[in-house]
Amino acid sequence: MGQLRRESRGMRWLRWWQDAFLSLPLFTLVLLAAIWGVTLHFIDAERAAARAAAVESVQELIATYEAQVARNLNGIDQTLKLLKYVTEKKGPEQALKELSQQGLLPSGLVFVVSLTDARGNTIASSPAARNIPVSGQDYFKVHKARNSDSVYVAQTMRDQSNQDWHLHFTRRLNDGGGNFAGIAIVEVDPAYFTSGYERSRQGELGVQGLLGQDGVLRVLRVGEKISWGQSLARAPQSLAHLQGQPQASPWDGIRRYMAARPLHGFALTAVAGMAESEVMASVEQRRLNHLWEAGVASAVLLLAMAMTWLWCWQGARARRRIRLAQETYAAASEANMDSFFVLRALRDEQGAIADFRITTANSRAEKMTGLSKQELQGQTLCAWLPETRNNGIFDKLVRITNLGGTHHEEMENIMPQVDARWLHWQVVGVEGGVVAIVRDISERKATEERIYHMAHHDTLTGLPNRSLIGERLRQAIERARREKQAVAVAFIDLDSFKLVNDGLGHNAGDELLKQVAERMALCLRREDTVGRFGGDEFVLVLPQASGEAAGIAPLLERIRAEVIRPVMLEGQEVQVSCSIGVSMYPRDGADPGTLLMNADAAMYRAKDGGKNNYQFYACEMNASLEEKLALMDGLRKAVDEQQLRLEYQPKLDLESGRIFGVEALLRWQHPERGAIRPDQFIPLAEESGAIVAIGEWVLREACRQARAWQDAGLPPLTISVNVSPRQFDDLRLEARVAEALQQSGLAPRWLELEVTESLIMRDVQQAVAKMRELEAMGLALSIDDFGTGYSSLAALKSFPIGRLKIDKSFVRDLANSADDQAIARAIISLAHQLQMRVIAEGVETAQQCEFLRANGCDELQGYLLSPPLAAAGIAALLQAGTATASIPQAGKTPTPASASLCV
Ligand SMILES: Nc1nc2c(ncn2[C@@H]2O[C@H](COP(=O)(O)O[C@H]3[C@@H](O)[C@H](n4cnc5c(=O)[nH]c(N)nc54)O[C@@H]3COP(=O)(O)O)[C@@H](O)[C@H]2O)c(=O)[nH]1
Repeated sequence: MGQLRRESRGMRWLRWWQDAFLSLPLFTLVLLAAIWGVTLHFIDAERAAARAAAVESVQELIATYEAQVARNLNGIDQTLKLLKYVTEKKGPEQALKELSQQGLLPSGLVFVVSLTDARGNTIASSPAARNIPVSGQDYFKVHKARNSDSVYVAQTMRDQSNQDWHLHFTRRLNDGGGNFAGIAIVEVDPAYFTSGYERSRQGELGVQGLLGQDGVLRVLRVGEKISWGQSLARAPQSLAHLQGQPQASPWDGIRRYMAARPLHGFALTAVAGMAESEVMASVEQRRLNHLWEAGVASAVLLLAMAMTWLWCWQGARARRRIRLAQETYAAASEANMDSFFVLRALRDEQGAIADFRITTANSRAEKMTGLSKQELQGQTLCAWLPETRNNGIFDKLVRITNLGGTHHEEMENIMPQVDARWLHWQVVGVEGGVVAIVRDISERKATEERIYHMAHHDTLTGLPNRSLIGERLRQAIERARREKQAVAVAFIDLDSFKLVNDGLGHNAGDELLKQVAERMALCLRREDTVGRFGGDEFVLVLPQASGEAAGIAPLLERIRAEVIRPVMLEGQEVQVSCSIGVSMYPRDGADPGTLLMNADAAMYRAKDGGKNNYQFYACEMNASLEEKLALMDGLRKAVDEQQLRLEYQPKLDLESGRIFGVEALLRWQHPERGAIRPDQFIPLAEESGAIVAIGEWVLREACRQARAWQDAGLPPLTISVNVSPRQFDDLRLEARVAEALQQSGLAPRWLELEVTESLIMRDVQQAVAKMRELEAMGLALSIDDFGTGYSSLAALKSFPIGRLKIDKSFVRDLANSADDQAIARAIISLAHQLQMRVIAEGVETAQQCEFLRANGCDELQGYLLSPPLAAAGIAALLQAGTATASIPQAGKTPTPASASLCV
């Protein structure tokens, strides 16, 4: 394994170095070195050639100059020799004359020829000049001291005879005995020896001149400037050694190629030279050109290299990334929870991708497919998973293979060969195919679905919740709008659900909701929705409804019938009805909010209409909402503005035939609307909380009236006052009752409070505690509307109650309904077992009265005896002596004034 790793690392380095982006700079460096090597070499060669040419030129120069000067010097020497010969023969005066006559003297324009005697006096000269003694001059002294037959070349000097500078060439003259007789002198302008200076060859800084053996320059021409007399440190002989090497000239410091040649017979050396700067000027220029060309070539090369390098580097980086990705994928795939497939594209003859072959797969892929790696390798995709041709996977793989890049998506799996319900697959384009990473996301999807379901469904019933109802309704409206259809929205509220919840507990309430939900769901079509809107409220969304009430009525009836069907809860049979309000798209609203609001308003109308029915929305219903608000507002002022009054309905003891009490019933005389029924305004007062103040007023008024009747000498009556739930919950109820009694002076035993069965069942323990407190004050308590709630026998036993009132709904059909008869009998029996008295309300007929009396009912109340009357009416009734009465004949309806009672 370690070996493998080392090899792969080695291979990686090799690949690294093979990468063009690394070798390219090296190659560029080599090229640059070559360019500069060649350029510098070329420059060096040119320089060397130029130097050699310069040396050669200087040699040519010196050769030419030497020949020229030698010629000039020989001519001068010839003249000196001739002068010497003729003078020694004929004397100095005659010699010059003769030579001049024979034209053997050089031109007087350039040369001055003169002869001196042994004392240094000039005897003759040509051209003629004044006698200037030269005995003090070096050249005279040299000749006088030494008998030599050689030419002496003196330093360049100025004669006293004229101001011009001359170079003096001299020879010794002897007399016949060989004694010193004087000297012959030829004077020459020093410029004469540099007239051969060629500017075209030697430039402005070239050199020509004659150097004496004494190291003093006799003449020196640099360009156009001629000078002399400079003393050189170097001896003339050594100059020859310097040939070929440019040296700084001692007279001006300029570096020159120099050459020197000794002039035989004369103590002189010819000197010639060329300035290095001038000789090498063209070479320098070419050097600069070469350097510039090499620089430009290098810059172009570097630029090209940089661009190519960048391109290669990016390519290499991309390749490395892909390689790394492949390696990472391959390495990670085994440890990964994802399935991993490498697919190679198979192309047809036209080059189009016909299929993919699996070349690699990991262990996870084995698990997901149930095939081993060996079985997977070699499979072709379309043969193995033919569905990929139709579900778009194949096309996507082709696209990624051809265009590169990546693609990922989640899909519900329909391929039986792959063991997962939901898949996430990701493909990455690689050379010649794709790498596919497939993950089983079934669990995550299930969780998501669960979360979605929880967010959109009611946990208790499993029905769509408020948000999903809204969404379904929105979709139904959208579809109906397109298809010119209608949508019905039904708002369903269970009647008396609170009683079940409070009476039998929340578990029973929950069970009831579940059963009702199931039943409603069974009534619907597939496309319908039933959802729980909250509490005991349900909503139906019924798409493609005809828009006619008649079309939907059978379904609503079915729902109503299903809801009212008894349910077994906590071992008891419980029955609830429902009130349904229906609104219709597009007639009653164009959006979910409006339709739901209007269905809700219709549902309230159904409740108001006695519950257990359905109502279709009508626009007045919203008006009644406004009316409701107006009534609530009016109620707040009703007590202060004395719009309330009480009526009293007598209660009869069937055994004695005596009116033993009255029920105080509230009336509201609205200043504009006239009389408003209690069942219209009591619920509003309850809802708004105004019932507490109103109830207190009723208590005071009822107590005051009862006491007033007693004070008027009438037989004392028990006065019953209805107590609503909010009043009952009022912490000051006992205090208010006590105040009413105390203010009126009524003894507590003449006051009875009627509480409904449902009120007690909300919280039995608390209700019983409160009732006990009231009982302790000496009051009587009775249960109103008995039979409509769900009091258990056990609970009833604990109630400090003296009287049960059979609800008028059971009395209404007593003559015909066996059920109602059974209920009435059961209530009477139950009450008696609990030592309670029973009163039936709403008794209107003699038959009802007869039945009740026959079945042991103790008391009755109803129109048969008397409708509710004003206080005066009760007084009149009592005064008229109808405190006892007899049962009227069946079939006759009594009037209040002439009620003949069934006692
Ligand atoms: N909390 C309070 N509730 C009150 C008060 N005053 C009345 N009410 C409640 O209002 C409801 C309606 O009352 P009302 O319209 O006055 O109806 C009462 C009777 O008029 C009616 N009744 C009496 N006899 C008959 C009959 O033979 N037939 C028939 N159809 N109706 C009849 O019954 C109502 C009395 O019912 P109940 O209270 O259940 O005894 C009503 O629920 C009142 O309780 C108040 O001051 N406070």
